[in-house]
Amino acid sequence: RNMESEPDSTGNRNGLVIPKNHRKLHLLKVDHLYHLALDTEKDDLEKMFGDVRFVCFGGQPSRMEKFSALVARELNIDDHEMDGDRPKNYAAGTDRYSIHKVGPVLSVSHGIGIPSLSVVFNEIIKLVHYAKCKDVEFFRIGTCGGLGLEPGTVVVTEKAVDGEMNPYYKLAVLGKPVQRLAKVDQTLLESLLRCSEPDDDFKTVKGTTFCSDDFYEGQARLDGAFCEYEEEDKMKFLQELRNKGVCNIEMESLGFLAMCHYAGVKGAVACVTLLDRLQQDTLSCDVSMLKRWQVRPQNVVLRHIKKKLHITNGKS
Ligand SMILES: O=P(O)(O)O[C@@H]1C[C@H](O)[C@@H](CO)O1
Ligand SMILES: O=c1cc[nH]c(=O)[nH]1
Repeated sequence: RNMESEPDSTGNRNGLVIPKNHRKLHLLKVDHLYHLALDTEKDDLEKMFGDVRFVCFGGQPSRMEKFSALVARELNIDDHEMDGDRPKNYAAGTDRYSIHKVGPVLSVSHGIGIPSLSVVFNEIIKLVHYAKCKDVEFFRIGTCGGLGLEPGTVVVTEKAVDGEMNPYYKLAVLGKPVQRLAKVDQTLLESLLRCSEPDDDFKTVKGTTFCSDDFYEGQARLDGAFCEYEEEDKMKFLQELRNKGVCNIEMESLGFLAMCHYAGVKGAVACVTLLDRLQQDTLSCDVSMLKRWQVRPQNVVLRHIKKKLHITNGKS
């Protein structure tokens, strides 16, 4: 694991991902990607993952497993590793996260919220580094609440803000706050927007994403276990957000985009709105609706991937 040369000003070199902490990492005899149950000694990460070009994250393991099956169909790849009749989960040694791989596409679950995302993000950055992946792009493909949008709309994040409307991810390091700007990669954003098609039965829009550390009070819901405000306070707040350009509300975009920018990796976030928060708070588990809608941002990202791979109708 010797370094050949110093990283350039973006932190990376020749399309390879060089973690900001590469010097200390390369002093380790073995690097344990603990929450993925992978390590640099027992696993030949370059052989396993060296051809990865796209890393797609989403909250639920089951959704990300289904996404990898969709990737296989759309990219016409049938030689990926299976575990019985299911795509192999490379993180099966732990039940924290899941990783599936189909050709150049890695499909990773991140759980709920930035703290959960941050752990798997650190380990995936190290994984793509050790695997010597080149020119990787990262995507978060998720769900969200919308503001004044027809439910089922796909929102591509143009700007992400925290629960106080700050455009940076804040982390306490050695007891002191560190701020990392959530800068959106404009080329990836524009490319995803160009992937909407006239025949789509849903709209794809861009906008500001409000990224909360909570699903209930942090998102101005009235249906949590705790709530010390009234309906009119909630509506006033959500209208204020809307007036400031907020289109959707979820829980990871800010950390995801900030960590991509800090790592020098191109990243974008596309989420489908499951409800209009100006109309309702409560989500029911209407599985058929969820199944239909959650595929929408997946398809938008897959169209981008196919364009990058010069694939038409599953053939390159
Ligand atoms: O990617 P998903 O759909 O899991 O993301 C949203 C944001 C939170 O993680 C979660 C809340 O239900 O859904
Ligand atoms: O309203 C919603 C829906 C999905 N995810 C969220 O964080 N909020």
